[in-house]
Amino acid sequence: MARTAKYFGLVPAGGAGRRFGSDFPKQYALLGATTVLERSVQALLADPRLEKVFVVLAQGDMRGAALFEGNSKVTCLPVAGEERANTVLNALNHLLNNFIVNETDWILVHDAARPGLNSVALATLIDQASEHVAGGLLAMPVVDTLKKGNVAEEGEVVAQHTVPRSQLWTAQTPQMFRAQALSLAISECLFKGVQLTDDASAIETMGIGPLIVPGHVENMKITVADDLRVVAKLLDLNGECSQ
Ligand SMILES: Nc1ccn([C@@H]2O[C@H](COP(=O)(O)OP(=O)(O)OP(=O)(O)O)[C@@H](O)[C@H]2O)c(=O)n1
Ligand SMILES: C[C@](O)(CO)[C@H](O)COP(=O)(O)O
Repeated sequence: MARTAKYFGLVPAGGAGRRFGSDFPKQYALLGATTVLERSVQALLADPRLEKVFVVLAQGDMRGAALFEGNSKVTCLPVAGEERANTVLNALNHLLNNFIVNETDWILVHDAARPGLNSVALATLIDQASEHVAGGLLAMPVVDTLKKGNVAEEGEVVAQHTVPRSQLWTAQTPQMFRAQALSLAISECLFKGVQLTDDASAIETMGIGPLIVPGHVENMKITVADDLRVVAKLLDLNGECSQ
């Protein structure tokens, strides 16, 4: 008799943070006295249903491992890959092949660069996506007018046309799927050369639509350097942040 499905966090933290532009990966920048990575992991562990969080690091990244030394709820896996999708897939396959997670366990993939996730949105995602055939993700409705831009000869970007926004959402994380289903979907996409920038798009290519659950503005992704200041303000840290 298979046991009841459990919930595990999977935090891809193997990126180089090129757009952030600092001399170390942005997941180690400080918000107050705590790293972006620690906050992103703590945000997942705020929900007691999370059994454990797996932090996926670049080979040889001892900084990440040191942050969670002695924390029984966090395990670091040094299996990050070339792209985010490879990192997620490598971790999933390690967990499945070593029977650490079951095929039908729920995996919540959450960017190390999203430290502002709140417990209400997380709980709502778990509550609702658990009841949906394909799992789900946090996302926010597009509220600005969207333009398709073209780079002109002089290098400037020129608006070509306006993209209807009524059915557009900006995806956040966590994105929550069954372990085996997500592994197979990502594998299939990578084999076919499908570019993946998130996990839900792999599931979508299998023809099943993940549930969209409302995210929130504080759950923004830290991508460029100024995002750190913005997130610090959003989290009411009086702008306390440092690279
Ligand atoms: N090969 C990769 C690339 C990204 N990530 C992780 O995926 C998340 C979202 O990726 P992104 O914001 O693009 O981070 P970076 O790839 O580090 O940033 P950049 O593209 O600017 O280099 C981050 O937590 C990042 O650490 C990862 O684990 N493995
Ligand atoms: C997964 C994600 O955060 C959803 O919006 C986004 O696709 C990550 O993109 P990145 O270029 O890897 O930061």
